[in-house]
Amino acid sequence: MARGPAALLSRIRSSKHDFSRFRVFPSKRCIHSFGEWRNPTASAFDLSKPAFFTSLMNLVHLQSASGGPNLRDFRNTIGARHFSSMREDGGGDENTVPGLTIEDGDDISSISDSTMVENGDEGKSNCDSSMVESGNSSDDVGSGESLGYEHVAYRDPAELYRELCDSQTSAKPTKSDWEMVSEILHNFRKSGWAANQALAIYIGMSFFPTAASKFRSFMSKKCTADVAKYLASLGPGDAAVKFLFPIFVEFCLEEFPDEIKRFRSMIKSADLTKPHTWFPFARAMKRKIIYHCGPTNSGKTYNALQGYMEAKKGIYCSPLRLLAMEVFDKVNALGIYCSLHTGQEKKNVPFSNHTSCTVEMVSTDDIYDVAVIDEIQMMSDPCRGYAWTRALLGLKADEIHLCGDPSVLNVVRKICSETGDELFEQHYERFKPLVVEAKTLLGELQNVRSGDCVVAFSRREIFEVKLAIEKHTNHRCCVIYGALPPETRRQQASLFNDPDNEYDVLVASDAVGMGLNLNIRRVVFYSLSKYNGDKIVPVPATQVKQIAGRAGRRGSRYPDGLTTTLHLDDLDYLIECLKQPFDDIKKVGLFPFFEQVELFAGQLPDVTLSHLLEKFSENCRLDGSYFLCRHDHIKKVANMLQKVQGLSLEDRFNFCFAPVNIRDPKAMYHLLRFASSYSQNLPVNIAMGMPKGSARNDSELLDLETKHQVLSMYLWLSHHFTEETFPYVKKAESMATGIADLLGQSLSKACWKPESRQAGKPKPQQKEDGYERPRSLVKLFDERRHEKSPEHEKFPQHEHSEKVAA
Ligand SMILES: Nc1ncnc2c1ncn2[C@@H]1O[C@H](COP(=O)(O)OP(=O)(O)OP(=O)(O)O)[C@@H](O)[C@H]1O
Ligand SMILES: [Mg+2]
Repeated sequence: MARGPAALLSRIRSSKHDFSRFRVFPSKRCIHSFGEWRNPTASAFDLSKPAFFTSLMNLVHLQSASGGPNLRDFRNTIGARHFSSMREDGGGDENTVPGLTIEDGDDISSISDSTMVENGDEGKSNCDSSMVESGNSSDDVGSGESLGYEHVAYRDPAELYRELCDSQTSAKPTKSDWEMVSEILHNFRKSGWAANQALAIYIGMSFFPTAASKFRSFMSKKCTADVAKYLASLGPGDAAVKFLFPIFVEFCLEEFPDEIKRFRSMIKSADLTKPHTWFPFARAMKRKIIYHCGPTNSGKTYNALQGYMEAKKGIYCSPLRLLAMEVFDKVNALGIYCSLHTGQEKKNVPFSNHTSCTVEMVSTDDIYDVAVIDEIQMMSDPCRGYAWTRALLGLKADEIHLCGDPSVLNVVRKICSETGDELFEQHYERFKPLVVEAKTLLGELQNVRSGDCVVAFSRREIFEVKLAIEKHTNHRCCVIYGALPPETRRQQASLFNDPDNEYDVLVASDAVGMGLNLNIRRVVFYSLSKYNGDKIVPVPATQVKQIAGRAGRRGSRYPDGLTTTLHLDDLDYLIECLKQPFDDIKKVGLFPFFEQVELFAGQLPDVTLSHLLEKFSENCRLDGSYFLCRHDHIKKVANMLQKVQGLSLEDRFNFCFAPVNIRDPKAMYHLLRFASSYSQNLPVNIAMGMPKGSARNDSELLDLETKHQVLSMYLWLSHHFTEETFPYVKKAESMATGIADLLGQSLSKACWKPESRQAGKPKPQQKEDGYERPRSLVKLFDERRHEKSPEHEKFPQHEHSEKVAA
């Protein structure tokens, strides 16, 4: 895109901003100085942001030599426009820069001088008594002010500021006027509008109160009688704040050049705007995007894979390891050589031109003919969304097939218009409609039937259900949940799919919601509430749909899908979820690359990685279609690894992405150990024995799960660092396979009550000889919500549900 004042001016002219209400249109000269005044990067000229126009118009204002009698209206017009647009946005432009926490040495007390008004909050009437001309009556104006004070409204703020600076000899305000000015300055310091607008000149949110206090101090010494009188005539409202703002801008530019420079560099280095420009090679390509859009079980992935398999060189990006493995097997079985690439596993098939990978692992360096990005709606996932966004923006492929529900269709359209890619949409319907069974299971697990998949949202519930079904019926259950290795999940899935054995019921968590092709006749929701990491909440409708959609897959034994709930209480919520249209997602996830974090670290040397990420999220700039992905998990690992000396920032960053259950102290301990050995340049040992046999109770089962996760972490690290530092890959692989087998065996005979990984948490009610599911938490949630007391006091703390993760 063309740069420079002329180009910017033409962009402004063609922007959707309505200038017709303004007397002054920004001139080329103005634009030119704006470029110098602002950081002259592309991001500083973001026409979508109100702050851009406000700061630009302030400059127009500053530069208009003859303001004319309507200048005040002009100023107010700008103010009103932006004030209302900010209010519509919920109190501030979310795309502008959030506040910067004051660093040591920058706070009010450390930079205050003796004349500065301290404790600006309280000191409303704190004025320099020397400046008040006690003899002046309120009608008096300063010498030579025969025109009255109204002319102040039309003054050029830059000139006015200079005059205030040189105002030693000017007439001083009266006491009553000064009291009003003092109140206005107090309001100015508290004004969210002013703080937000100040970002346009790189006065950070947290520095703003300091700057405003200094400004107040300046005004207390320099304010002239006519300015005070004019401000008093405006009163303590928004108009006075808006009048003062351009003068404040002048003041800041002169007083705080270092702070402005520092904040500007910080913002520049935390700039996540225009992410499509991060991939210039992909932008140079003419890409064709095909969006396979439809509900579950409508043939999206099947159709996308046809194009992939026909291509000379193709890549399939999966949301799960399990699905990547499934495609790897399927494609190889059809005689097309295909490699597998997941965080934990690299199977390079000789002569293969096709790869099946997890979306996090996809390379944006290689060039492909056809790429498939499955479950594209995961772009909006709060934690993992960035991986899908990166794949869509960065893949160098002539043709990219996206498979997903319609929720991100509009965002994808917008992104394609930005990237210049050609978008084709193919809409699908479900092969057979999903039918809700209104009868439910009437609260009795004895009513399960062959081909049922009972869905529960915690490991504890899954084992309770399995135990109860196997105790009270003749059915045998397979189980699938997130903490199980993909190999074990697969083994359980094939056990369930095989009609020639006694395993005819599946008990699963939401880990079953994506990808697996299972012979499910009916999905039965054991409950419709889950622990979201903080409290028990109803399962979101999108997830309910995705899981229910597992019933009745085309080509399976049960092509007609049914769904219901265990309890009648939950049925309405199920129907409500299924009836709900797909969300229209407005924002998708982003996360900085290491290089971006490294650049930012240059601004804040000597802070911990966790602190650095926190600062990054406070200061980063994002365009309207993006959000910064949650990274609490990464920060938690970063905090733990802080005590490990000798890790470079990059190593630290990479260790933080290792797949670890942060709630499992044993797994965290092993990660710490791996990082410590690595930092000392020692070969990293597995240092963990192979279990003797399958689990005999739940704590042994938990131990097997943890052990497998530790091995999986070791393998992941070995692929992200060098094999010299993680030399026991073969051993880790064989141990992982052995443990996955033991887990499978353990699950087949599991008939014990589940234990909690986190001791001490209250457990759901249980009957001595069986199960008793808590009453419908959805209902309970609704009832309690109306009682308006804090949620955590109302609900029993369940164990977390398993994360659906690659
Ligand atoms: N044209 C077809 N011929 C034969 N089988 C098909 C065809 N289309 C889809 N299938 C089969 O139907 C099942 C569901 O298809 P697919 O996995 O593509 O659905 P989907 O829309 O991607 O579902 P989900 O959203 O759950 O991933 C699969 O087992 C697939 O092999
Ligand atoms: Mg699919």
